[in-house]
Amino acid sequence: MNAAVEAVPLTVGQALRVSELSKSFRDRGREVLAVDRVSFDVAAHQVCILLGPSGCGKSTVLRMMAGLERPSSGEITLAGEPVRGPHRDRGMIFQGYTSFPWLTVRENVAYGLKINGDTLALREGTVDYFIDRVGLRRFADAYPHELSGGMRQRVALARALANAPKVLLMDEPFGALDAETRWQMQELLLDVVRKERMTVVMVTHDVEEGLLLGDRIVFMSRHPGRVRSLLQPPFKADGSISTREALRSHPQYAQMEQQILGMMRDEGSH
Ligand SMILES: Nc1ncnc2c1ncn2[C@@H]1O[C@H](COP(=O)(O)OP(=O)(O)OP(=O)(O)O)[C@@H](O)[C@H]1O
Repeated sequence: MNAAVEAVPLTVGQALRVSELSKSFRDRGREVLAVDRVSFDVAAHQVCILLGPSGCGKSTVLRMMAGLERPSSGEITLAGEPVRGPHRDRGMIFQGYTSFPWLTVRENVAYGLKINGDTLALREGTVDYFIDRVGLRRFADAYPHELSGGMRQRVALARALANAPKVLLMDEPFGALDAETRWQMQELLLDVVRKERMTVVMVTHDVEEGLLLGDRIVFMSRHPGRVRSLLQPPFKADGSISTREALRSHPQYAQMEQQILGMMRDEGSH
């Protein structure tokens, strides 16, 4: 059996559990089943990638995890508690830039802490720590319109991290960036999740991004959206991979990329 497609039981603490999750939408009077009995676990301190062709339901699953969309059936639990709506224990980062334009970088990063009255974190310098962490120290007093797209996504990352979420939910966070900025952001995220021991669920349709960042990949097929395959890429666990060059020269990279591209191709053909 190919080790890459074997479903590996989780041994680390579970952060999130998605059980028999389904979602249908009403579209022009018709009921459309977008997500069909999807189940998977996300281990604590790991990055889980939702990968698959356009329309397979990745964003819908993530939005249900965020509590922005209610499941038609099935359940999501976070640390054993059912998810019933949005909560600061789940930080969300989207593709579009979501900073407040009238606030500086520092004020944007501090926003959630202020709203939640988290004076301890504000006093302890959490805001400056995460601004530093994403490499924006020199821009702490700048406004979003003075920043590039990559820098604005750094602000979004710092703001989400400052709220100390149990899990970070990211929907194509680097999809709007040029290739070079995208690689820089992927490498930054890899470093941050390792050192801050974050639990992340990230939607992407970029295979290389999934392989660089993922401890686990949930590959979804479409119409209706189902889990087609659970993969466990070895690259991140290896610990020596922190750049895309290192990823691409890993002996198992080409084989695993081809396997996933093959699944993408099949999905596109029906
Ligand atoms: N609010 C909605 N109303 C009706 N149909 C919807 C709604 N949201 C999603 N869908 C449908 O559900 C299916 C899954 O959509 P979803 O956006 O989750 O897929 P995706 O895998 O994230 O796609 P992409 O990679 O293109 O963003 C699609 O067929 C989509 O048209």
